[in-house]
This record gives sequence, structure tokens and C-alpha cells, in this order.
Amino acid sequence: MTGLLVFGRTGQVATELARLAPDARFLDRASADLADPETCARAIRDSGCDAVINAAAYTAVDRAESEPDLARAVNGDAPAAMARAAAAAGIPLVHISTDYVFDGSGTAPWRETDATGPLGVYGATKLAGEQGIAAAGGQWAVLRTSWVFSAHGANFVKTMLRLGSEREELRVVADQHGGPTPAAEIAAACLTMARVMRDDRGRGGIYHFSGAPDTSWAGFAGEIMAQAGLSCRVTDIATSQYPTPARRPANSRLDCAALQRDFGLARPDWRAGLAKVLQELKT
Ligand SMILES: NC(=O)C1=CN([C@@H]2O[C@H](COP(=O)(O)OP(=O)(O)OC[C@H]3O[C@@H](n4cnc5c(N)ncnc54)[C@H](OP(=O)(O)O)[C@@H]3O)[C@@H](O)[C@H]2O)C=CC1
Ligand SMILES: Cc1cn([C@H]2C[C@H](O)[C@@H](COP(=O)(O)OP(=O)(O)O[C@H]3O[C@@H](C)C(=O)[C@@H](O)[C@H]3O)O2)c(=O)[nH]c1=O
Ligand SMILES: [Mg+2]
Repeated sequence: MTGLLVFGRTGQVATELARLAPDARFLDRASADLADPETCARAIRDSGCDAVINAAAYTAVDRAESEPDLARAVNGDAPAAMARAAAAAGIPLVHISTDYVFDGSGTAPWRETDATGPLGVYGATKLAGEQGIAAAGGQWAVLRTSWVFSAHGANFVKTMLRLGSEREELRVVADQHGGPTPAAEIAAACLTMARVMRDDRGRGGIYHFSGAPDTSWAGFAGEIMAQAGLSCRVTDIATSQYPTPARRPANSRLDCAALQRDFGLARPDWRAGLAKVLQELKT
């Protein structure tokens, strides 16, 4: 996609965007530090691009609890500044957000219109980003996704492969439920949305997108061990048995019907995405 500007170059989703849209311009931390929102706005103003995707974020969920100011600048203030600059330039912004904006109550898949209630700093700062974007008033889309994995960068799959080859047993929480999502599918969805929005200025809003079927982290871990041929046993535990600095939602299930209806994008099967990632890690 020519005329596309992407914030982020090294992350999971940015890496997949670079594969799918090699003509786009990618800004790494050295070119646009999200800790400095004005730099991001200027990058958009100076770019002459006709669409923007923000694939950069502060994603260290536990560390965010002790770095709330930095997390807020990167996840909250920078996306808001991007949205104001994009609105002024008359171009669409596609931004990625998270299931962690929800409090995780109940068992029903979350809809876009449901009340948010983040449990930790990461989720709260991502929610601030969503709100800042909506307040900017231009043409924007926020794609909320969950449990992202790929062959690149740090993610649950790579952690499980490493620990699973070192240990006979792993204890993994079985009472947090959601949809693992391949980064490649998120990149493809963002590109589709950016194209559609560029051609139809009436489109945008908040949308949910996650892999299917819903599972638990323990279920995800079990499938990783099985597909990778690792004999490591996965034992179900409760969240209370795995203390972490940040609280995480028990129910991260996302209702993805609106994205299917408005953009024709269906939930991808994460098990097929996992097979591709394992193949890629082998080569
Ligand atoms: N990972 C997940 O499980 C989920 C992610 N998301 C959202 O999806 C989006 C993409 O996430 P993902 O690809 O996994 O992210 P990664 O954690 O893989 O990568 C984060 C990216 O953001 C960049 N970045 C971080 N801080 C700054 C900064 N101050 N200035 C410039 N760049 C910065 C990193 O650059 P550098 O290499 O220099 O650090 C890196 O390129 C994010 O909005 C995230 O919130 C949503 C749900 C789940
Ligand atoms: C390593 C490990 C983790 N866990 C638990 C902790 C946690 O509840 C769950 C997943 O661990 P992670 O550290 O990958 O989780 P986390 O970093 O919170 O993953 C989140 O990242 C952010 C960026 C998002 O937006 C979310 O959608 C989600 O993907 O598994 C175990 O139970 N056993 C283990 O051995
Ligand atoms: Mg993590």
C-alpha cells in the first residue's frame, strides 16, 4: 500500500505489516519516539502520506504498573496527537487496542459498545489512547485485539516454547479466557481497514478482532506443546496461583461480528496461525 505511514517497525504487528506492505514507510523509535507525542504529530504533518497505522505501543503489562507516566505518554498521549494530526491532514488513522480495556467480568464476548473498566495501567493507558483518538474528531478506527503472537518479538508462544523445552511441567492459568490472535492476521486487517477508509471517508469506529476459537492461556499452552511436539505437561492453575504485578481480565472474549459485517473480516483460526508460526520458527 503506497502512501501509508506506519508507527513501529520492530514489533510483532509492524513486522507483519512490513511483509504485506513493503512500500509503506515505517517509523522506528529513533525516527518517532512515542514518549514525545509532538514528534509523532510532526511526522504525520511532514509525511505527505494518505493513511496512518499505529502499530507501536508500550506493551509490557507488568512493567507498566511501575512506569505509568511513560506508558500513558506512549499509549495515551501519542495516539491522541497522531489522531489530531491525521484529522488536520484529512487522512484516516488505524490504531490497535486491547482486550485489557475491559474488566473481564462475566462470560459473554465483549461488544464494542460495552462499558470498559481496565484492571491495570496498561489497559488504562490504552483506553486513554482510544478516548484521545475519538476526541480528535477526524476519521479513525480502533481495532481491539488480544493475545497476539508471531515468530518475531516477545509473546506467549515463544515463552511457552522456551520453557516447554526446559521443563517437564508448566503451570498455566486456566481461568482467563480469550482468543489468541496471529500478528499477521492483525496486519492484514489493519491494511484492509486503511484501504477501505481511504476510499470511503464515512467509515471507522471501534472494532473487535481476535482469533477463534476462544480458549484459556492453559488451553493455548497445551496446543503449543502439542503442535511443537514437546512432551512438557501443562497443568491448569487458577490466577490466584500465579501472582503478577498487574491484574488481568478473566473474560477477554471479543465479539467480532461488527468487523465481519462492516469490513468482511472473519475471525481467523489461531491454531492454523500457530502452525504457520512454528513452521517459520523452524526455518
Ligand atoms: N502483544 C499483545 O499481546 C497485544 C498487543 N496489542 C496491541 O497491538 C499493538 C501492536 O502490538 P505488538 O506488535 O504486539 O507490540 P510489540 O510489543 O511486539 O512491539 C511494540 C512496538 O512498539 C514500539 N515502541 C514501544 N515504545 C516505543 C516508543 N516510546 N517510541 C516508539 N516506538 C515504541 C517498539 O519499538 P522498540 O523495538 O524500539 O521497543 C515495538 O516496535 C499495540 O498497540 C498493542 O497494544 C493488543 C492486544 C494484545
Ligand atoms: C509464563 C507463564 C504465564 N502465565 C500466565 C500469566 C498471564 O495470565 C498469561 C499470559 O502471560 P503473558 O505474560 O503473555 O500475558 P500478557 O503479557 O498480559 O499478555 C497480554 O499482553 C498485552 C500486550 C495485551 O494486550 C493482551 O491482549 C495480552 O496478550 O499466562 C502462566 O500462568 N504460567 C506461565 O508459566
Ligand atoms: Mg507480556
